[in-house]
Amino acid sequence: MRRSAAPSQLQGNSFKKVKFIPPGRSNPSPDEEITKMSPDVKLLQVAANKNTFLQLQNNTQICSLNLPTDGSAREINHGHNYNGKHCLKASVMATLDPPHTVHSAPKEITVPKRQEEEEPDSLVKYFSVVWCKASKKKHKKWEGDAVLIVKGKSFTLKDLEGKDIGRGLAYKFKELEKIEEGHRVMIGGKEVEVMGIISPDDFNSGRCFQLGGGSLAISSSSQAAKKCFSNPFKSVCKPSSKENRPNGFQDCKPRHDPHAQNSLVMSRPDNNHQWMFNKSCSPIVDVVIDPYLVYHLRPHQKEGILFLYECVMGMRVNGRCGAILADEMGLGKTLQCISLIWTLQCQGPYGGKPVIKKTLIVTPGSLVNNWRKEFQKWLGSERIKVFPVDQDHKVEEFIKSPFYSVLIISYEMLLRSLDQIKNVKFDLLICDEGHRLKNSAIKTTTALISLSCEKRIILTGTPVQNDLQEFFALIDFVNPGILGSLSSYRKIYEEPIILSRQPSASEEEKELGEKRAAELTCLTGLFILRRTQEVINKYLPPKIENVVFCRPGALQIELYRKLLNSQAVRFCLQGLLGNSPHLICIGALKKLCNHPCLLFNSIKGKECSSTWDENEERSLYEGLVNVFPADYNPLMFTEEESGKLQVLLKLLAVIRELRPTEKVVLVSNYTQTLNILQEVCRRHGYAFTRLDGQTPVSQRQQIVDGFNSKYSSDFIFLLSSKAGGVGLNLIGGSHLILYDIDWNPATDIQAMSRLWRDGQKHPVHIYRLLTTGTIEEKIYQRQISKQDLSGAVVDLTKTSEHIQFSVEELKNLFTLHESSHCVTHDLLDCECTGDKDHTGDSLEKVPISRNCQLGPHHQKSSSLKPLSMSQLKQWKHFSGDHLNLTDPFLERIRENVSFFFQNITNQSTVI
Ligand SMILES: Nc1ncnc2c1ncn2[C@@H]1O[C@H](COP(=O)(O)OP(=O)(O)OP(=O)(O)O)[C@@H](O)[C@H]1O
Ligand SMILES: [Mg+2]
Repeated sequence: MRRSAAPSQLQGNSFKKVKFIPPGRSNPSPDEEITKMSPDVKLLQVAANKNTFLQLQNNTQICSLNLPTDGSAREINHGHNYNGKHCLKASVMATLDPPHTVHSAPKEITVPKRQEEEEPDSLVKYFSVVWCKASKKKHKKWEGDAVLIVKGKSFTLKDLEGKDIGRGLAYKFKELEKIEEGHRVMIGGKEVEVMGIISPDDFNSGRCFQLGGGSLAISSSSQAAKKCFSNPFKSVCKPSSKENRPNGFQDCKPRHDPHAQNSLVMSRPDNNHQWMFNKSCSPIVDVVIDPYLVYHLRPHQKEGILFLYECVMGMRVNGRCGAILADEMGLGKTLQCISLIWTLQCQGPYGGKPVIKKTLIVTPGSLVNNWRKEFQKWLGSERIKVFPVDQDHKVEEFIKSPFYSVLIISYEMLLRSLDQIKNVKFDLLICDEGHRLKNSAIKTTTALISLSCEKRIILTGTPVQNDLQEFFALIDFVNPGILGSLSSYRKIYEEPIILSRQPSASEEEKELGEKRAAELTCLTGLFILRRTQEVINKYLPPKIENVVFCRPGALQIELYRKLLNSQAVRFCLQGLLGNSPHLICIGALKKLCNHPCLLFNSIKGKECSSTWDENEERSLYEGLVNVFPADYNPLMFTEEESGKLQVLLKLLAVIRELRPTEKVVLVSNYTQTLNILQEVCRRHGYAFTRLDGQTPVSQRQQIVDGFNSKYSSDFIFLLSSKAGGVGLNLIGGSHLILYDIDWNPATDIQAMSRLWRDGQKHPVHIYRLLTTGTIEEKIYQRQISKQDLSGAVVDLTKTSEHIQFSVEELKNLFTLHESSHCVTHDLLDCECTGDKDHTGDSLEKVPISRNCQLGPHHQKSSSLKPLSMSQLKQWKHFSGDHLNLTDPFLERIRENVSFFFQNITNQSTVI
């Protein structure tokens, strides 16, 4: 029989099929001593076998399937051990078994007429097989690899995409017991030859299927290894022996001293890597990070650079050069990338030859200049020439000039200049805020995929594992094909994982789902790194967060009542109208909370309209205008009309008085509200600057720089949270006031992270203003209590339109609690009356964070996840009437405040 047709046999059949080797590990080369592991490697191997990979990853440790070679991953004397770098799995070891015996007579196994023999339920066996259609031909052609599952008397045959391609029932139980390597059996019209036994663990984890898609990850290096099996001595480089060194490399020295104190030295390539990439047998030279940079790097950044280096060099997953750096916001992903670019542009492990020439950085428009500035900040203007594309600097200029090595471009501009960019050979591609590539159908993703660059890095501040399809898109972008095709990924990972999470899942389904999730995490964890903000907390000043419940003004209350009695709201509560009228009602209530004049403008705007939709809106506003004074002029609004505005003004005044040199970032989700706040600044003579959706991208960095500068006279930065808050550094401000609330906690978290980040010199005060008893409190409660928003935590695109409300929930939303000081506190089931400082005593331990959300404990990282109700209870809280407020800022605003919550992080940090 001809065996060469089966995919697993394509590379010759002198040996029986080599068992599956996950990416990152290739066949051992002859001189590689796989049995000699260092003790810590062994420890990690045990850990990995117990599926503790998730925890390892969470502890900011990095896992690699590569075996250490002498001198690999050395970080000399910088004082931070790079623990957990090597994670090995026992199953990873390739084994070469003796040639199998081919049995000549396949036995047809047929459906039994009587099932007399008892079958033990527990007996499930798994085999790797090759199959073909049954025929009497002498020279058969195997059609594919498959997995045979024998359970009791039944057989299932699955292809390597996980699809069932055959089923059958055994004739005799004894036949099953006899099945072993080399046997041939007939199943449902297919002839099957057993190639080997698969362990239950390999089946459950899905590893046995990876021969198809996943094997791509090892193919190149296995081929390299195979070459050396055929003639092990011919191609072995001995870089250390003088005669092997090509001329010109004799004096190859590292660019920086690897033995100097605090030096940061990259991993040396192992033998496989050398076989693949050091064809000219150049001497191995240490790649050492520029000490100028190392001096500034935080420990987690050193680890991050090492991780990125290993990824893009193809050292973590052989032949794969992609990485996802998903550190939380503010951890300095930019600096880590800059260090990598600078290193690879000047150095390389083979003869010191630089690894890259040109780098492409794609980033949101508002951050193009931030990247330029960060290059300048860390490397000055002489070392690297970067070319940020803007209106005055076109891609053509970059292409013509040999001068520049780094092109920084926005996603929008990339699409416009794709044809030109395709003509440039980029060696490294970095996609900042790259979670937008989670949709493989969008133009940006297809454009970037079309670039031939192999070394790809995605930077994102948000976890990437919430949605398994989006996860696939990101993984497939950085390391194309590593998870196989989308259809096989669905069968092997997505379906079992999702099934296992259904309440109705059987124990077996749960176990399978969990194992597949663990395997997926292990595989992808090799090139995804995420650290939480805790790693930099110690470098940051204290953060004082306050939730401030502001009493609504008399006009607000009257209008609110009237709105709730409107026909439109009544219809919503009866579930009568299908055209999402609740969104219009919610919008009107939110406007009213910000300021009644916003509602007035909407009423006036709709008075003369006639379309059906607007009629609906008109029914909401009916009779409202009569509540306003007859001569009401929205341009002449007063501050007393809005409870929050009164609090805001007092807050600004006290900040000015007590901290005259400090600045405020004032955030709203609405441009119209920003207009009001801007007018207030003008009235009170507060110098301000503003960034919203209308601000041209080219001006954004200038505005940010102006505000951050110590010479700036601006007191207030008016920021639209949805218009490009992502990635900005606003460390010039130390007070953040969130004037209104969004359904999506991620929006607020993003805004908060702009100030409390590296470089901040002052304690950061955050004030979230909510109107007591109104819809704002309800939105806040929903933010902190609803599990179903967990997806929204990381997805800034989720808005209220994506939220489904039951009639019950709408009833709750459309209720005004006039007599409560704080409905949120009432819900906490706290015994205190709010008349003195109170902190809930039943301290519930916050679970230790696990970054991976594929496992059964679906959790978010601890530092940036939205607060839960029980956590809020641990915050200090007190009513506005409380006598001794120690916080001078709160003391000054309490007249208009019914309740406070306060939490201080890093109280003891001395800066
Ligand atoms: N080692 C360091 N020492 C001092 N400042 C640093 C260091 N690393 C980074 N920073 C500064 O911290 C700020 C945040 O860094 P950066 O913008 O790279 O964060 P990020 O991880 O990209 O966050 P985001 O997800 O919000 O974009 C920048 O001003 C940067 O210059
Ligand atoms: Mg960033």
